[in-house]
Amino acid sequence: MSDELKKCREQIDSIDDQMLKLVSERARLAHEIGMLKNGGPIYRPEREAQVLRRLLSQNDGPLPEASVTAIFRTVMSHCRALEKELAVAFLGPLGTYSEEAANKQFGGVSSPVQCASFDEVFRTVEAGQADYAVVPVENSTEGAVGRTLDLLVQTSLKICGEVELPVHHNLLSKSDLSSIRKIYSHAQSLGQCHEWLNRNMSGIERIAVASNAEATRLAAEEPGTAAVASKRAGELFGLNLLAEHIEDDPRNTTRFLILSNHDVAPSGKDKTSLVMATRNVPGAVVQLLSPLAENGVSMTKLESRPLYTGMWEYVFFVDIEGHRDDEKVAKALAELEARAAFVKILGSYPVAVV
Ligand SMILES: O=C(O)C(=O)C[C@]1(C(=O)O)C=C[C@@H](O)C=C1
Repeated sequence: MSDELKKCREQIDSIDDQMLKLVSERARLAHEIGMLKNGGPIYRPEREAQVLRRLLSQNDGPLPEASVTAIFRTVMSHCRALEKELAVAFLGPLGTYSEEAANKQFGGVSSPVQCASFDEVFRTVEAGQADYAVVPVENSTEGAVGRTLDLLVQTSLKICGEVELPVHHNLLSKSDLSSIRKIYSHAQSLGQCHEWLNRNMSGIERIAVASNAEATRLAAEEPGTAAVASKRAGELFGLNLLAEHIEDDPRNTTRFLILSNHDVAPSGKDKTSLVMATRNVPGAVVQLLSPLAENGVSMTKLESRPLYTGMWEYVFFVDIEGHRDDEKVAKALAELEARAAFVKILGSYPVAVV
């Protein structure tokens, strides 16, 4: 070993000693805070977002932003676990992008609750069998996840966070590329790789299944089939990587929501989501939304979704900047509630951190 290398390693050892002392001290403080919470929610997404934003504003490298947030999310996850281990429900089995999103947001999930459908994810948390739900709500290529929107209308749960996950798809199989006859994946993922599949796997049957991880399980069992899924799913089921990064848009990103039974305090950079319906009269939507502009509240999303109750009737999903406790947001929401046939505030929560 060269002298230079030895010296660097000694320095790392000394830094690690200091880091351990500091992390332990931090964990003691988090535990003390836990006692002060007196039975209130342990997980405080607004505080975690503030911690991460503050650190990012000081980060001069060499670690990229995503590494800094991953490290500190893991630290907070372990500090939180001293207070309570959170049970987090998501669409299973292990290896889905939902699992990846849950791990990202919570810095690792020690008590995962794998569900068979989005309906079951909602029901599990509504019934108190898990503390938090993680569900996809929109994708940058494929748009809204309809079933999640429908479930949001009915649920008693509140949105308490959002997480954005860059999604990179892969073609995975135990067979050779030339022998593939069928490709399994979730319908959304097949859509996100549509052009690549047309170009490279034309004429090969595509079959939509409940999740990407389920697709991987099927591909592992059936020779001559492949799955479109994450690398982690492929590893879990022992598949080989036939092609990577097959998504049509390299920026392909899915936005997930975190849902629970509790509200979240303002973090300083928040979003509020609501769903509403108007009376069926001319100009109703414009009129309904005007309190937002009048109170200087920016709308970041407007999405319509058909109502099952009638033909050509819609509900509108709206995201606005700010927390429902902010003065101008509160005023705009009060005016909007007075005009709409139906309004449900789905939650105020911190804007996603890298
Ligand atoms: O500040 C708190 O409320 C804490 O419990 C501490 C802490 C942290 O480790 O920083 C842990 C859990 C919460 O979700 C937020 C932050």
